Amino acid sequence: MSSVSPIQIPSRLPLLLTHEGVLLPGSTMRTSVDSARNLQLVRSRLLKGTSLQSTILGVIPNTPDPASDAQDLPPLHRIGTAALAVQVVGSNWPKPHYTLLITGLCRFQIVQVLKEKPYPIAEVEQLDRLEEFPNTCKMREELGELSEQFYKYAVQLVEMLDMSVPAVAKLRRLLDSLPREALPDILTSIIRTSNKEKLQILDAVSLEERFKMTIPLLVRQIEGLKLLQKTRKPKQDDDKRVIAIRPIRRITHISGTLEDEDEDEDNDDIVMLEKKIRTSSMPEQAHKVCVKEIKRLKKMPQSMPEYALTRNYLELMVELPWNKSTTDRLDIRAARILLDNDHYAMEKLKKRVLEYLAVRQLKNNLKGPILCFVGPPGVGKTSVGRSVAKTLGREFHRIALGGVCDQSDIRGHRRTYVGSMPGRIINGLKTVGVNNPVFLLDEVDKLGKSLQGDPAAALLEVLDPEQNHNFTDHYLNVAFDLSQVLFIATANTTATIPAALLDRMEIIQVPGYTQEEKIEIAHRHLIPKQLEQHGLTPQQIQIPQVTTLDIITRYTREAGVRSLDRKLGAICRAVAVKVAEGQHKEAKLDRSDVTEREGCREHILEDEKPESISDTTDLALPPEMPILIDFHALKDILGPPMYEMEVSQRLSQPGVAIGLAWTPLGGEIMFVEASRMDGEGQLTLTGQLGDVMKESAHLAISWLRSNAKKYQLTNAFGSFDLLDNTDIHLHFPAGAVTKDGPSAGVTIVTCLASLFSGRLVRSDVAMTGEITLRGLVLPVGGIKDKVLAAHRAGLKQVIIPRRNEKDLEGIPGNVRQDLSFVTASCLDEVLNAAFDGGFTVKTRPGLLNSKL
Ligand SMILES: Nc1ncnc2c1ncn2[C@@H]1O[C@H](COP(=O)(O)OP(=O)(O)OP(=O)(O)O)[C@@H](O)[C@H]1O
Repeated sequence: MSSVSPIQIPSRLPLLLTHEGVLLPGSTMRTSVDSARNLQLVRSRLLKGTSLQSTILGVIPNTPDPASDAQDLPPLHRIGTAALAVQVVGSNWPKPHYTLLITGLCRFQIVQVLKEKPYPIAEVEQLDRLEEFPNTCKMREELGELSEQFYKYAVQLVEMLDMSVPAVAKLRRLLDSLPREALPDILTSIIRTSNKEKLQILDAVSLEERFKMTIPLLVRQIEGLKLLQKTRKPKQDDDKRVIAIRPIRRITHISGTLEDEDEDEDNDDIVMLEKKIRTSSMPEQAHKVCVKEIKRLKKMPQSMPEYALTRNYLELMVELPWNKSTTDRLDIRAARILLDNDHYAMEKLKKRVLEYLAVRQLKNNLKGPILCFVGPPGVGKTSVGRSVAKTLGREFHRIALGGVCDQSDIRGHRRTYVGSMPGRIINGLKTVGVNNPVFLLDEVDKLGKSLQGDPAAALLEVLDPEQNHNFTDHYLNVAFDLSQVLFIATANTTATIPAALLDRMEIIQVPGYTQEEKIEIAHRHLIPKQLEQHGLTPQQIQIPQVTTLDIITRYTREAGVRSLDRKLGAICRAVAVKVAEGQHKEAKLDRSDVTEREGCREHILEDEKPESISDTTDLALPPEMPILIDFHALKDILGPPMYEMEVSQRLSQPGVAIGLAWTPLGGEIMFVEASRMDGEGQLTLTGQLGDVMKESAHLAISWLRSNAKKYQLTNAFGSFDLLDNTDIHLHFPAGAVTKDGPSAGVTIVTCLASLFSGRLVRSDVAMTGEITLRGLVLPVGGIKDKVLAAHRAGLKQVIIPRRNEKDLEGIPGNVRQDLSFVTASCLDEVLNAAFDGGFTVKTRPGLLNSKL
């Protein structure tokens, strides 16, 4: 407790803007933080560092409250208190906020605000310093009198105050030892004074002024207490405590400076809380805990930091849906219709979901496997999860797990931690308000791990039907029954899902869409949804299917429909502006085009309803004329196409071939480029390749070297030893993306065969397959996604390993019609198919060109 500060504060301080209460040096205050600026400050300065004590804050009082979240910084009180945060307690109820316990160190004044966002930082000047204490004799004398007078009142008042209040007891103990100049601030915060009075004391930079201003406050308090002691006679010893606490409040009430309402409201809230606990249907164990906690709460002074913590806890406990659930309405026929209405294609997924629901209906329990939808982004995994909830009549809640690497994200923090909160599962239950929602655990493949424990292990307990009826969140510290919750997971790949979790889930693959499917999805679902979101009607905008195809092929390159949806959104926004402006014209948005068509428009208008035309603008058309989105309009709105058919261009030189790759985002075509130069037989590989891919490159070169004579392949010096005085460089473009896996083997061989033969690889062929040193072609995964990628890129032929032939069955009919497939079991067959007129010199030409 010292207001005249021997400490040196930094010259720059982050500012905490408060609008209630005034923190004075040497005192402690509880303040609630909920504005965006203050929340940012707490998160980045107090919760990130190792110790709270290492950050000094500048607390600025009297900031207008609502404006504190506005864009511009509100006018700031010039003088503030440098402070340390002693405790931070977080809560999400009724909105995210923190309660800080802060201790004032010394006054400072703002010299200039250096930064306003995300929270203000100011250059400051420290005001309270020991050396400030008067050093002229006269002043010391004057102050000596003042300080004696002040001290006399201070002793008298402290004697009268209630000793059961910890701050009073401490003050009485330390009164003699505290520096005299620190007392005005400390006493002003202990006695009940208004914020205005506290602010005046804070602004009183000179010590003399402070003594002068505090004395009347002490006298007022002493008089009030005397008056009260006369009017109220304590009956028993016990009552003394109550009375001793109350006089301060009563008297200040008489003097009109204090508001009792806050505390009364708090007391009302506690009564309400107690009532809610009594009437809540929580299990016995939870009820017992609540009763115990509310008893503690009632005894706690509100200034104790634990008060807020306990109250938040109890509020969460009564809010949780311990016994509240929705009634399932499971009608398989209705479910089928709903799934079909909401989603085009995805037959396999819909079938499996219906089976799952049917079994649940018959068995009437939830102890089945957890479904996990695995597929590229934007193929509708989340949206199917939402439909499942809709068919069951259940609440839906999505829990994003991407990047979660702390198990307390799932299971909550213990309440003893600073800023403790419940985990995402309990928070989700509070949000939906029922105990049987559908929880979509999004992106289980992106769970991380850290020193704070493994979140996957916590999820195991959540998902295990044998354990989850007793799930204990660390914050709640009592069991919550999760057995009624229906969990569905989604992921982009199974490769990174922790094995134990994978074991508990049934994986349903959701592959990417073909162009035709995307067009259907766009016209049946995405466009109507976007129109509705933008307040447009089908009469106002017309997007023909050719335009949709243009968006798909020239503005997006994806397995799902997320980008397509975004582009459609951009188009609708542009049209909404035009409609709102009343400038209906055919989507060619440039004026010259409109003028060109003017004659034709006049003609239409004469035949129709001339009165509906605006006379004021030559651009006006009848309102019912839809805005047509053709390719020109597309360019106006979305800019020039992002993807042009570059394939044939890139294959215009020997040493380039197209491979097919599988990524968690779906299939992709991948160019492989090779060049040779004089050297010493070195092989350089670039493009962020993994070990397996590097080995494929070595295998390919060895195979070609051993077969160079057979194919008449020579280096620049005419030697069949291809690496003789020659270096080779192989590059896999998109150099920033890491690539691995054996399936590029056939592409590397083809690319090098092209380089050394000087022949061009066919520009409409893509291939995939693992190779062996003996020239065999082995099967690979992801065939369906790879074939769809080749189709998207407009290629005509796909070479796959023969043993993958069975995978072609899952390919949609129209894609099979557009593509021809070559199934190869050895590299001879691959090369024959990849080069026009075949490649083999001494063997039979390729034979397996089968159109499926
Ligand atoms: N087959 C479909 N029929 C109708 N709409 C679809 C279909 N597939 C996707 N969509 C729509 O595409 C959008 C993106 O889908 P969603 O968010 O469900 O993808 P996701 O697979 O969950 O992606 P992510 O893995 O990135 O979360 C949604 O608006 C969804 O309704």
